[in-house]
Amino acid sequence: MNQSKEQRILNFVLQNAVRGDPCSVLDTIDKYCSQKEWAMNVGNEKGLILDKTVEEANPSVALELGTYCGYSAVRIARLLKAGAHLLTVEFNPEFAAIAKQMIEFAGVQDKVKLLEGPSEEIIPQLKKKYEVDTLDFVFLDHWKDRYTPDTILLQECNLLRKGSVLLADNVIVPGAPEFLNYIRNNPHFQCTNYPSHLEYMKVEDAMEKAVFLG
Ligand SMILES: CNc1ncnc2c1ncn2[C@@H]1O[C@H](/C=C/CNC(=O)c2cc(-c3ccc(F)cc3)cc(O)c2O)[C@@H](O)[C@H]1O
Ligand SMILES: [Mg+2]
Repeated sequence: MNQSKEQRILNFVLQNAVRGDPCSVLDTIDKYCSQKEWAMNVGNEKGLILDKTVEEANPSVALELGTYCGYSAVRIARLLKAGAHLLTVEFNPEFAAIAKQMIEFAGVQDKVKLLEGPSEEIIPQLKKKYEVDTLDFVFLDHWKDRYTPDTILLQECNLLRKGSVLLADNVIVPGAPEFLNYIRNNPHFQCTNYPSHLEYMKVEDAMEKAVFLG
């Protein structure tokens, strides 16, 4: 059975990156996906916006929706302070297995908990089963039509506190129009748009930051 693209990306990392070095893993994925096979990692340009947003939020507890191959999980985890952790949610078992190996190779496994399953099932379990009080930072990068329902679900589950930071990828391409409409017209969120480009392409994209006002 021939390999998946995601397996090829992981193999390229295992053979070319430096074990235990998150930056080397990120650079190696970016090299492969810009030169050999495009893949939907947040990439290095939008990755810098993600970095700055995470550093500014300096989260103790972070959540990511849509792990995929683990690129942004490694990107976020490498910036977390001692004792802080990232919960990342992925419902495709093949992608979850790839991401788990990617996270371990990068050496950030002690800061990352990969939760396998659909976000709509996992979010309501975060408080009781995963001992979360509130979330300091949330990165939305899963199916674009799920950004709004999951943002509503986070609020219904009392997982946001005054100052919680949401960052959404791809609000231009593929686009999340109803999320932008929802979040920008919601008085409980302060929104900022960050124009950028689609990963590995000269196509315009953007990220949207939304700070919960309580
Ligand atoms: C709905 N609940 C869910 N719960 C848990 N995991 C979920 C999930 N939905 C999706 N996922 C997972 O997230 C990932 C999905 C991400 C969806 N992302 C995109 O479609 C996307 C797509 C593009 C893209 C842009 C241009 C283009 F021509 C083609 C693709 C670029 C991106 O940066 C993207 O993020 C997968 O790993 C999937 O299994
Ligand atoms: Mg994306």
